[in-house]
Amino acid sequence: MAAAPAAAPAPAAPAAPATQPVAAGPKANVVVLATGGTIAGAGASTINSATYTAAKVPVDKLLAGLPELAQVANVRGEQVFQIASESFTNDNLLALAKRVSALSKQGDVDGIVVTHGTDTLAETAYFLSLVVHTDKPIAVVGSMRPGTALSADGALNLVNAVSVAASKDARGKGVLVTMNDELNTARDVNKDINIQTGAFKSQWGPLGMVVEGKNYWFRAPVKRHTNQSEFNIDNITQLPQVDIVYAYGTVQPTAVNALVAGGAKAIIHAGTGNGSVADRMVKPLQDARAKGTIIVRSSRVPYGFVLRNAEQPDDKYDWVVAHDMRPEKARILTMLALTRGADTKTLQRMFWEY
Ligand SMILES: NC(=O)C[C@H](N)C(=O)O
Repeated sequence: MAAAPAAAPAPAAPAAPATQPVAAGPKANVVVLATGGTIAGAGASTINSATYTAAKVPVDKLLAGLPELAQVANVRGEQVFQIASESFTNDNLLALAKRVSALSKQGDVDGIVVTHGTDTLAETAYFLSLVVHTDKPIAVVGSMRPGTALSADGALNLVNAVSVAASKDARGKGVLVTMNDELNTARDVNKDINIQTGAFKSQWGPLGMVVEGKNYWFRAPVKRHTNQSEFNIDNITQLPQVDIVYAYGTVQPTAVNALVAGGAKAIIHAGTGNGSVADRMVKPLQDARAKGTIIVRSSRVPYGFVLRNAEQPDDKYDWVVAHDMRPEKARILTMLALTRGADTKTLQRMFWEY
């Protein structure tokens, strides 16, 4: 490396980095809303990292086991549910979002953490990011191993989530998923690995990292969320029936026909490749559309995005494409769109914007 010239002027003081630590001052008030999952799980022995019962440990016990939290914020817990996240229902989504919304309006609450099972965590986080109107930080977190296991990940994940919820620089960034030291936006993140602690990935990359109670930001979300959203949980009392049909070689229309008969208002087709649809499925899906069911073309392939009028003539069939949304998250946005009476054109616009 070349030496700097001897007469070089002293460099100007560097600008303050965008990743300032949490300002010292009065501690923030953070509420932890607990819903269950593995972060509240317990196994028979320390070796049980995958064999255990989820949703066992009450939130007060979780918080009491983490004296580190007191250094980060004034923390209190509420047990909203005690369930494994694969058993979440639409009613659970509504009840949780209403509680988050109510707390976010309280002057004595600076940030909110939701503890959640990891299996459907990304769906709930996306739902919250679409319906809660606030600029206060909301961190959704879980764990891949129960607290009883060796190298359990829940403790640090929870401390990180609380510190993110307590931090001023996380304001306005929407709902964040704070697993494995990463800051991911609810919209982009998905559970991509079913048995490792680094399970949550965003196709477009994390926003940053949280390390030792400080946030380090590298990107910001560009899609509409929270305060910019046209959906508001305060006006939603029910979610419509929207279901998913999974595509595979040799697939038959049985599921589509059953779902239409069962009252599905929209069907998310988790297609092969770039949202491709088997020849024998096209007519049943067209028939479903003719009966009023909205058809959304997504892909079972986790990365990439579905293009409109590629693979299928969406304009001609009046179908919608899910852009880069996984089928299960496309379902969340479609349910919310239908609460506002969205037609296919409006729903397509929403898939580009959210
Ligand atoms: N790691 C986990 O939390 C998985 C668990 N089945 C759940 O989603 O509740």
